[in-house]
Amino acid sequence: MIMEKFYLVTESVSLIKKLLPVGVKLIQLRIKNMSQPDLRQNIMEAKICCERYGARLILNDYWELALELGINFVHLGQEDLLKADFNRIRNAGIQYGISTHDRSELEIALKLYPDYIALGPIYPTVLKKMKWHPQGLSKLNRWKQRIRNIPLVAIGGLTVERIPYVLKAGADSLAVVTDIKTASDPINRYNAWQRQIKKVIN
Ligand SMILES: Cc1ncc(COP(=O)(O)OP(=O)(O)O)c(N)n1
Ligand SMILES: Cc1nc(C(=O)O)sc1CCOP(=O)(O)O
Ligand SMILES: [Mg+2]
Repeated sequence: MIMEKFYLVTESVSLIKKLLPVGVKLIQLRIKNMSQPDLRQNIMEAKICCERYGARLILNDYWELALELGINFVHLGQEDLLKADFNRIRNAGIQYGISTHDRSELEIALKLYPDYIALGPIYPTVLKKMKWHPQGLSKLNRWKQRIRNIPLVAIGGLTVERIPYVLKAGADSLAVVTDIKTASDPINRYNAWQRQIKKVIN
């Protein structure tokens, strides 16, 4: 699978709506603590918008809702793996990416034949409290050597300035929350990401 280099992770359907027209093609909807009716409504709204713009929507955590609502890609953390029914997920043709933070998690993930592997936090993140220290670039590089042609997603503390280091270390895709969410103009910041990515890969 070819992954887009820019991977937006967000809880905000309005941010998704803002960035779709300017070209975002890979989006994770990551919503925590929302009532079921609101959650369903947000997921459906994101789905319809992403379809309209030909963007890939990945739903974080809620694999059962993905089955119910026809979302064809989910992101699963290690805790999610304990409850996920992979027969149902695979039979429905749903693709999945898996979070990893250490070697044992990586080996668990690889046994599930994921569509991508994520490693994080590469740099310190302010988004959520994590038990993991920043993983750094050489670990990212080791992950790429181990997983080879499975796409590698880097996440955690990514910014425009850090793009060259993360891509050169072997990440296929860069997942970002705060650098876009807190930008005074998210469209400008997204454009800066794309310019920087182009500069590095060309
Ligand atoms: C691309 C990507 N990588 C890692 C995560 C983290 O997933 P998880 O460990 O399940 O933690 P939560 O995001 O659910 O808090 C992710 N969401 N996306
Ligand atoms: C949601 C998440 N998962 C991580 C992991 O390492 O699994 S790091 C992270 C936060 C990413 O947000 P930001 O771009 O704001 O640092
Ligand atoms: Mg999760």
